[in-house]
Amino acid sequence: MTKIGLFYGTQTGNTETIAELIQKEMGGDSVVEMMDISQADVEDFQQYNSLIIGCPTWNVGELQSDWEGFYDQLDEIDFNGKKVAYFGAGDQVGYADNFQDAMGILEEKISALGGKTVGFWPTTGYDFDDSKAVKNNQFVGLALDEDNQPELTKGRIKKWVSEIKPILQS
Ligand SMILES: Cc1cc2nc3c(=O)[nH]c(=O)nc-3n(C[C@H](O)[C@H](O)[C@H](O)COP(=O)(O)O)c2cc1C
Repeated sequence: MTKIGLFYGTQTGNTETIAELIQKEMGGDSVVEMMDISQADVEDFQQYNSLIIGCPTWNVGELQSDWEGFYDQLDEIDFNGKKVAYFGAGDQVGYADNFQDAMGILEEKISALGGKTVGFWPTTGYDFDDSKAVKNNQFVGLALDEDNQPELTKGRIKKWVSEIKPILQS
């Protein structure tokens, strides 16, 4: 069974809580190893063929600061042959023009470096105006909104994990 690396960044804790829920739903720490991006280095990424990447959007359309700090180091990672699933935390009401932008920024970069995106997610059930995380009318990963729709988070994670788990483990 392929071990999966989950790399996340967080400012106020939401993305870490979400990461823990995803890890649990995936089957625990024997299946998914979790790492805060502020503590990670390039070698940490190299050991996994399957990755889950989590980032909240901050400062109106920008990466969370630890991801911002790691962004240039992504260039040193060979993502060819790696499957990558993304999730993000955002606020579709307060930042309707930049909802989940960070997830889109990371997906674009990592795809350009050879990563294969898995786990697209429908935009139905959300109300926002613009997002860098939408491609072909779908989110490039799981969009979560702890500010406005916290009650939907657990169900969304359950459904998304049921879709990505067999792909990331194959
Ligand atoms: C100053 C500020 C700027 C934000 N900018 C955005 C944004 O541009 N887009 C978005 O979707 N959410 C934005 N958010 C919402 C956060 O992404 C959201 O609260 C998220 O759950 C925080 O995750 P964290 O606790 O893991 O840091 C912003 C929040 C604050 C306070």
